[in-house]
This record gives sequence, C-alpha cells and structure tokens, in this order.
Amino acid sequence: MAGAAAGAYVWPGPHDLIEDVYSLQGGAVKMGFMDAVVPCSFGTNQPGVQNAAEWLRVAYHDMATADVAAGTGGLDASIRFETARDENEGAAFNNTFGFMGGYYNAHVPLADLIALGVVVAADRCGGPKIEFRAGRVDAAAAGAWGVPKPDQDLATHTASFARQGFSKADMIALVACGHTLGGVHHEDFPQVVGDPDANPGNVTQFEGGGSAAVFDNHVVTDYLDGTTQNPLVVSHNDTFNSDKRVFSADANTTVRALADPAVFRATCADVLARMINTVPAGVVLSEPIVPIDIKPYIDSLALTTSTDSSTNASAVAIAISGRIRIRLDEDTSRNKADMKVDLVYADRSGRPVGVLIPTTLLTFRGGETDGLHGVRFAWFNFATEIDAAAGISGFTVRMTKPSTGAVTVFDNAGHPGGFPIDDSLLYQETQSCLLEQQLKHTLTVAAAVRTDRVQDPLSLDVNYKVSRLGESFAPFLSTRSASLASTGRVVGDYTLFEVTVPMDEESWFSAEFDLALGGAAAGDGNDAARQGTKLLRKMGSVLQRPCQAL
Ligand code: HEM
Repeated sequence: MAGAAAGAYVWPGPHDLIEDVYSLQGGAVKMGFMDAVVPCSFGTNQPGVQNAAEWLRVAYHDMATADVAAGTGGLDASIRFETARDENEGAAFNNTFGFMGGYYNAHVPLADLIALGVVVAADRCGGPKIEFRAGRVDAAAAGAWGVPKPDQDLATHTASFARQGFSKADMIALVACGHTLGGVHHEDFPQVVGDPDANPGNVTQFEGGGSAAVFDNHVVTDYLDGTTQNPLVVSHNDTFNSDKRVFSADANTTVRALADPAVFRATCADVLARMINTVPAGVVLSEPIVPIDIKPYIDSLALTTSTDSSTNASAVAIAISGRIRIRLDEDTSRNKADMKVDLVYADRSGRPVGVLIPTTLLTFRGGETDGLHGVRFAWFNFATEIDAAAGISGFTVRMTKPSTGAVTVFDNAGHPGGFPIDDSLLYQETQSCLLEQQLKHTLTVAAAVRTDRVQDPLSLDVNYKVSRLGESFAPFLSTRSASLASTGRVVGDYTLFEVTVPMDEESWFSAEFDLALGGAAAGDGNDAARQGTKLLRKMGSVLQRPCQAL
C-alpha cells in the first residue's frame, strides 16, 4: 500500500477544479489556461497587448487596495467592480476577464484565477516557480481605492505598500518583479510617454531588446548601468518617474542586490507569492497546491437497464465510466508503457467484489498531459457496468509493472474504502436534456435516488454567467435553484426524479449545474462535504438533444 502521509491529498478535495486548471496545461486532456501566455509576448493579436504582463498588473491592482491591519481587501477579485477608476487605466482588466471568465464557475473563484495567472505567467515567461494556494473568496462589491499612481511621491508609495503589508525593500522588489514584463501604453499614459501614436503597438516597454517578454532582471540592471528605456525612469516628465523614485528609495541597495539573477528570481518568487496570498481577514488559503499523484475523474455514474433478448429478463446496472490521472514525471520514475492500471472496487456495504475494472491508456496524443514546472500525467480510461443491487462504495487503484510484476495499490491516502463513490444519487445524463422551442430554452435534469434516500431533499443549482452593464466585461454568476420531484417510477432499488427549469437566452450556453441530495447546500464551496453532488460543465452541447427514456 502507498503510505498515508500526514496532510496527504484525499479525493475528492475542495480544490479539485482549480487543481485541474493549474495542472492540465497542454496535451491530451487540457484546460489550456497557459495558452494565453505562450509565448510570453502573446497578445491575442491585439497590437500593444501582452497577456502575461496584463495578468501580472491586474493581480497587483486587485491586491493593492489591501489594508492588512484592518484585514480588508487583497486578492479578492473586487477589481471586477473597480475598472472605471482612473487608478485602473487601460484595457488590461477587461482583456483578462475575457479570458479568465471561461474558467470561472461556482467552484472556481475569479480571485483564484487572477492569482493563478501570476504563477502561470511567471512560469511561461521563464521566471521563478511561485507557490499557488487556492481558496480565495470573490468580493461582492468594490473595495477601497488605493492603487499607486505614477505621479504620486515616494512617501505616498511607501505608505501605500506598507498598508498592503510590504516594507520599503519589498516595494522596490515588487515593482521590479512586476515591471520585468510589458510597458506603458501611450494612449493610457500620454503624460508619461508623450505622443500617443509614437510607438508601434502604442507601447514603450520597460525593458528593451525583447526582454519585456522574458521574466528577467534587466529592469534593474539597465537602470543601474544607465541604459534603461523604462518610461517610468526616463520620462521627460519627472513627476511620472515613479520607478526612478522607488528604485532609488534606499540609495539603490535593494536594486543592487537584485542585479544578481538568482537573487532576483528568489526575491520575486517570495514577494509575488506574498502578493497573491494577501487576502481579506477570515479567508483561509489552502496549503500550496501540489499536482495530485493519483486523481480519479468520474464522468458518469448512472442507472441503465437492459433486456436479455432470449429470456426477456431485465437487468438493472450502474454504468460507471471515467479516467484515472497518474503523475509520470521524474519524481515518480513511472513509465506509462510499462504500466497496467486496474480498479479494485467494493460493493455498497464495503465488501470487496473480487472483479477488477480494467483501464486502457488514452490513445489521443499519447495519453499524456503536461502541467507546469515539468509535471506530466498519463490518463487511463475505464467504463463498466456493475450490478445495481450490489452497488459500489469505492475503489482502490492497482498499478502493475508488467516488466517486473511489481504491484502498487493506491488507497486514497489510507481513506477508509479508498476512493469513495456514493451511489445514493445517480445523475441520469441520458434522461436529461436542453430543449429549444421558439428561441426559449428549457433544461430538464433527471436523477435516480436510492430508495433509502428518497425522503432527502434533492436540489438543483443552475449556475450561469451574466454581464452587468456598465461594470466592465467581468463575468458574474447567477444561480437558479429548483427541487427535483419524484416521477414515481421505481427501477430496481432506485426512484427516478426530475425537474424542468427555464433558461435565460443570454445564459444557457454558459450554464453548469450542481445536484445535491440532502446534507449541505449546494454552492457552499465545499464539494468534499457535499454528499452525492455532481457537477456538469458546459452542458449546452452535451444536452442539446431530446431526453431519452430509461
Ligand atoms: C508604485 C507602484 C507602481 C506604479 C506607480 C505602477 C505604474 C504603472 C504604470 C503607469 C503602468 C503602465 C500601464 C499601461 O500603460 O498599461 C504599469 C504597467 C505595469 N505594471 Fe505597474 N506600477 C506599480 C507597481 C507594480 C507592481 C507591484 C506590479 C506587479 C507586481 C506591476 C506590474 C505592472 C505590469 C506587468 C505592467 C505592464 C502592463 C502591460 O504591459 O500591459 N506594477 N505600471
């Protein structure tokens, strides 16, 4: 058995979805969050736009209004409500929301995505590895003002960073680590750079020679050797030379230390982690996210019926399908070509069934996904039917190395029963559908509830994105809740439930839903504690067909 390390990850975990965004960057099964910052200069074909720089700036502007003594503000996505302020000049905010909005949902806060943007941008631009913690909470309204502006004096900047929890040396480092990417846009800051139309792409970069698309320390070395083109150092308008004032705030002591590339990397990893981990009082961040070693994904768990054509006897089964994601990178010394993966499952009462569920390596793109920082994963698919009367309560993952016969069993860090499966609530995707009639969409969601749980409330939360006119392009979530009612149809040990809800035209294609049987309410952010809850992403294309009978 793989031992249970203290604090080891137990599936399912409360941050599983953001861990996917963090880990599944490219390859066979990918979320593709990094696609917007690869290469580091990439700007979605908009002249003057560099997504990586915008992500870093947006994160800082969201955090910069923190008052750590009061416990208010910090990285909380309040920036969604603050884009009309003159301290948040430019298109960076809406550009960033436009991309990150695609990853935002009821279980993935925008604030975590903004924080992750710093980690991914730094990594893809050749910068240091920055720890990523999850668990931020999105603010429901605008926060205080207080993002530093380039025409403020040094005392104001020093006081502002102190309010945010950063010393003078931290301030110097944070500005240098931020201004290693991107530059100043002429149309947004004509006072700094003069003629708004002067430069191609309308931007003067902080570092020359292509270095503005590399996370390196030229911003300080160019400043120290007098070759800098940084418009916040050499502007003709000295009032706006904020980097000059900040960098020299301690007689260049900090920038001289940062001229050592190794010191620069380590310092940036530290101050940028502290920047994204500055959160309002009461928000508890997770331990740093580590790509999960063995992670199951259950794609379907549903009741099916079949009739034997010769005997006419009908059988009721639970169809279960999904994937096991296995880390491959060098720390694990695993080889996907020398790996056989099976699930060993237990019935509803916890008794081992003695039948292995086999898996096969995904063939698409070699069955591999790349994460950040050199991490790789392989995918092993499974699909089987099990006797619905016996049910399933969980499984362990058995990995055999055919070349040596060595067997390793993964038991979810010693969690009783291994990886748990709750068969009290089955989401019936085939019986669910999204129908359009005369431009009106209605969603029907069907579920099967084990007969011993039919008295428990069964609720549906449909979460969909809405825009708020006048408040930037930032995505906001709205939830429509409903209860499923019994259809009266009993199949084996299960009763079928159903509900039909209307969907707004602007939102049906972005909707996702949660089903929750009894216990904790859906939408409380604690997936692990919510018994039997299912999450379905992007239901539009999946469900746009008539509901089928069971
Ligand atoms: C005294 C504090 C600071 C001042 C006055 C300041 C000022 C500015 C100004 C005027 C711009 C030009 C924006 C544009 O034209 O789009 C800019 C860009 C930028 N800032 Fe700062 N900044 C400060 C601190 C920081 C910090 C701490 C970070 C991150 C850690 C940061 C990250 C960036 C980035 C990445 C850009 C480039 C954006 C792009 O190219 O789209 N800044 N900053």
